[in-house]
Amino acid sequence: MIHIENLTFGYGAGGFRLNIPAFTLAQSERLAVVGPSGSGKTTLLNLIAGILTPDSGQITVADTQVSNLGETDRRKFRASQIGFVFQDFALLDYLNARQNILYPYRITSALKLDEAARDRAQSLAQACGIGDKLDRHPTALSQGEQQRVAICRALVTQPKLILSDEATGNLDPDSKARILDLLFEQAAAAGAPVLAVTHDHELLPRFERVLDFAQFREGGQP
Ligand SMILES: Nc1ncnc2c1ncn2[C@@H]1O[C@H](COP(=O)(O)OP(=O)(O)OP(=O)(O)O)[C@@H](O)[C@H]1O
Repeated sequence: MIHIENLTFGYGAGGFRLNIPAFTLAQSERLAVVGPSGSGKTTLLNLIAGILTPDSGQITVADTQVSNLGETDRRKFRASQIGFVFQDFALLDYLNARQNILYPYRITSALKLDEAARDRAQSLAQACGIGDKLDRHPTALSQGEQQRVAICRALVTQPKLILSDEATGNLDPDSKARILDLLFEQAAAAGAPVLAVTHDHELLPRFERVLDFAQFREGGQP
């Protein structure tokens, strides 16, 4: 599903550099990515989602060579194919929770906002325990509630790939388990793999594979 070859990326001269000779994520696989703070985990997710572009190498997601897409196609690809739970949630304060969840439908014509999408938004919100808070704006929600909105937004499009950056970081242990169940359930229904960055070591047994990211620092040993 994801294939990476000879990927290099750097944040400008002298900045952090990432070097990934080879990486593969299989269809329907559930992979946890762990590693020290600052080792480049978020950077990798941003490269896979086409938010950042590599300096060299190839990133392929399903049949799309993400690294070759122009700006508009990358945005379309991201909105229609990828469910991304951002570490800082990336919610828009001027939209209420329902509008935030349905935001992907505003930004690309590749997705059609129909009754089924609205129903999915409602039932995901219900499953996440925020079904009665959909008219509130992010500033009137707790951190944990904002995180749930971000999770619903990532799942509402039935994405082909789920990228999650500390998706359960602000939740209590029971909620973490429930939200992870939901993430896996939705991924299984769509046949989508999950690539989840996490510092929650107690969640690791729930994943099929755990990748320690420290090895990908440039000069690191594979
Ligand atoms: N926009 C940017 N410009 C320059 N350097 C950056 C930028 N974003 C991140 N970095 C640097 O790149 C390195 C990797 O950052 P990244 O956020 O990918 O790490 P991470 O493993 O996800 O960390 P954490 O676990 O703390 O979220 C860090 O040293 C960070 O300071």
